[in-house]
Amino acid sequence: MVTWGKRNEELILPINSSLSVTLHQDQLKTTTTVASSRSFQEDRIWLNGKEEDITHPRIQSCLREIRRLARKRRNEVDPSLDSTGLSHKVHICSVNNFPTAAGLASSAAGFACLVYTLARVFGVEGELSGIARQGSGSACRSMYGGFVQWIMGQRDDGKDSLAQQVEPESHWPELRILVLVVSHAERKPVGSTSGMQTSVQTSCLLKHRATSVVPGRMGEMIDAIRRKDFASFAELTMRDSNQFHATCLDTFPPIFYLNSVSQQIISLVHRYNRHCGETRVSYTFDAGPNAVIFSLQQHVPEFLQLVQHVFPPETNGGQFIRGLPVKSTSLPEELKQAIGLEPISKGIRYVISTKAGPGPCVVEDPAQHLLGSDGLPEKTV
Ligand SMILES: Nc1ncnc2c1ncn2[C@@H]1O[C@H](COP(=O)(O)OP(=O)(O)OP(=O)(O)O)[C@@H](O)[C@H]1O
Ligand SMILES: C[C@@](O)(CCOP(=O)(O)OP(=O)(O)O)CC(=O)O
Repeated sequence: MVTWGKRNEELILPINSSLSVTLHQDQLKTTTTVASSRSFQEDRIWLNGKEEDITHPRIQSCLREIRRLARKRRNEVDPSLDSTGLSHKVHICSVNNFPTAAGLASSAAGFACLVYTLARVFGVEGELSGIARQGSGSACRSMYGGFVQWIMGQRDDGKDSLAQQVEPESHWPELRILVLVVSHAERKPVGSTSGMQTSVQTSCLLKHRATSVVPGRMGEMIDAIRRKDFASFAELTMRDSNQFHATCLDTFPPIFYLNSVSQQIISLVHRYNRHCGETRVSYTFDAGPNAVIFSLQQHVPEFLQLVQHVFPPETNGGQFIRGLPVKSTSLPEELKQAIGLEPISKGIRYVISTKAGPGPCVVEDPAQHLLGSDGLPEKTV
């Protein structure tokens, strides 16, 4: 269930609650190393091998809030202690193993990982989703594994706008998630932050969605997840995604995140479900043309064969299906006929096959740490 629109830009307070599934880190992950030292002159950050501007207001919010909590904790334990190196500057190094700023929720993974890692370094424990939220709204949900809701809250200071786990990642083991990375999805034309600002200012459909549609659907969605009722979960997911993109079209000037490949994927899903006589597959699209498909394990092989029939993989495009292995199967001729979609070449670049996963965790192996003993990025980053 999508978050779109804020009631407070600085604190990142949304106009509706939302819900997401945290994807498994074996397939999609951010890795972040934070080092703190008396010898560092200033806070610094490297992202995907390149030094970025640490004065970015959202990074500053996260650093400030973690340091504030660390100070509070020190004052409660022993004000004379500075065991957590509170006055020290930090060096932060982070890499995403998937495209950044391409509508694959890199800001969610990135800020959740950053806040979790900073909290470990500064010895801060407890509820941290309120801090991750101030990095990027969607990041608060990624502080937990499995099925997570972001309760919008009512307070002006945002203290009740927090994430809460609905069910852990082990709850629905048969659920599979396929990320269909479409071919022309590089950096998106309108970022989520500015896109939702324009929508709040201009779309009356967005207002209706936030006040009259999402509150009821959140309850239904949580109920469907708890009962592992795939058909209900799938329909709510598709309806919510469609309504979000309808609010984008209702924004003035309109915002288009879906492209013709996204539309073909939508058709394919509906035609397949209709042919099967039951809902076996669903889609949702974030602020970009890539599709996130939900299905149950037993239906994935056939659906992916169908995807490859409609979107024949490029011969030199590398491995088409990545991530969790998928059994191969043959596609009945009758199914191809019934779907009736002409193959479109170069539509989908690759598919990441994954499932629900845990929230942030510590990388124990020092060989995987991203900063060297000199506090600078390792050459391999
Ligand atoms: N690993 C990271 N550590 C810290 N910040 C990150 C990290 N990865 C991404 N970000 C921040 O998030 C920004 C990208 O966010 P943006 O919302 O544009 O794209 P996205 O999150 O990939 O897409 P969406 O949220 O719409 O799914 C980056 O420019 C950077 O500021
Ligand atoms: C379409 C979305 O992915 C938008 C996410 O927006 P962000 O959380 O990235 O926006 P900011 O809070 O401004 O950083 C929907 C969702 O993840 O719920």
